[in-house]
Amino acid sequence: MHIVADENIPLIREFFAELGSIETLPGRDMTADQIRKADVLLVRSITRVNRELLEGSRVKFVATATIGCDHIDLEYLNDNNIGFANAPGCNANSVVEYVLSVLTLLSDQEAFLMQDKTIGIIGAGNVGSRLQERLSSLGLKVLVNDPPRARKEGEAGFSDLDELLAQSDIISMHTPLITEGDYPTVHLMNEKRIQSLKPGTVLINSGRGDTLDNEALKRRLMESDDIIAVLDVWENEPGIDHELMELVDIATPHIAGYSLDGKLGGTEMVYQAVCQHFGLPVRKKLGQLMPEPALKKISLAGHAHRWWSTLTAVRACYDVRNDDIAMRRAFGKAARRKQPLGPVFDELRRDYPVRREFPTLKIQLKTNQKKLADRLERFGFSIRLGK
Ligand SMILES: NC(=O)C1=CN([C@@H]2O[C@H](COP(=O)(O)OP(=O)(O)OC[C@H]3O[C@@H](n4cnc5c(N)ncnc54)[C@H](O)[C@@H]3O)[C@@H](O)[C@H]2O)C=CC1
Ligand SMILES: O=C(O)C(=O)[C@H](O)COP(=O)(O)O
Repeated sequence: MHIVADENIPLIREFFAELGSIETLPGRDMTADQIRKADVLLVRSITRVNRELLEGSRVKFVATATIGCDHIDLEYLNDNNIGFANAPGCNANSVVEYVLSVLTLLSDQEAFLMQDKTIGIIGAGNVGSRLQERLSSLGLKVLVNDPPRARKEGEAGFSDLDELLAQSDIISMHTPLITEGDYPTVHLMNEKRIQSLKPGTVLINSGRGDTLDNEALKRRLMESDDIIAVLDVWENEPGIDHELMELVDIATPHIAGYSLDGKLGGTEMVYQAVCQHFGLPVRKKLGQLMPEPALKKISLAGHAHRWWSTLTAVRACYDVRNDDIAMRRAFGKAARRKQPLGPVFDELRRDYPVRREFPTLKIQLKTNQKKLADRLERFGFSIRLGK
């Protein structure tokens, strides 16, 4: 079989070489001509997979190594008997860790205790519900809005969106982009809701850019710079609004899900889906291919201060400031040279440094540091108690 794949899917040859010939292409500009002879098409979130791309091809199976599927015309695939798979949950931990890195940074900068805060999570699927679990265990009050789940499971445990916005100090958005149906999410966070946020609210979007009205957020930040905005996803990626980027407190180029573990997990899931679709044995396992983390162990033995130790551990694994700085630098440089900004956004993503998830880092503590061990475990770290 002939497999055409986005060049940014890692380990593509390691997983797929046994199954057929592989051709890799830049995902942003894939054309119908380029994929005409493909049997299998493997994409990430930047390729629009629709009639225009697929008509006239012999593609029998499409898979996206991502959670989100808003770039795929599922109806067209279904109508044309083309199989499909995504990679649910593959990078959910990575997004949770992104939010944890943001919150530890802000609690340091703004001098607040996380456990004094109420967080409102919008969209409680793989990402939102893991975040809910992690933050509840850390002592935050967590409110959850998810009308599709509330309808299925009953209202108990879920909040109305506007009540959640009124009660939360921190809001974290994790819905897919949905344009139709009973619960569309396009501009779910609209002008009125953005204006209603109380001063000091932290607003994080690491779901999809179009779920938050970027123009309205820009207006609020320009009129009164009284909320803290954190954007990983933007309207019109990669051609995002540079002015908005300069107004938000933390800006990153859609990399919340970019841990190596999450990306490789996505590749493994689409490999398994292709094997299953074509009735082939699953011979490759991610465990065989996953590289060792560069930083395997740190010692915090002897550090009595729990807060400082937590900050150190989170930053050792993932410090969101690095992504924010890299994005501002790259955009600033391109703007000064009057170069287009879209390619800069894509380059930051293509050349993203290796980032490993919290459980890959072992933290050495002394046996009498049980409280710290407990706290770090709640963040997701592996702990070794000993001398
Ligand atoms: N920034 C990044 O790097 C990443 C972004 N994402 C985005 O995050 C989204 C969520 O990821 P998962 O939790 O894994 O997806 P999921 O499909 O497991 O969960 C989505 C949840 O959103 C809920 N939902 C749907 N419509 C809603 C509405 N109108 N209001 C409130 N909730 C609603 C669903 O009922 C579901 O529980 C993905 O669809 C993707 O677009 C995912 C991974 C990485
Ligand atoms: O999984 C998702 O959904 C995401 O948003 C991915 O992190 C997007 O990554 P790319 O496919 O754009 O590389």
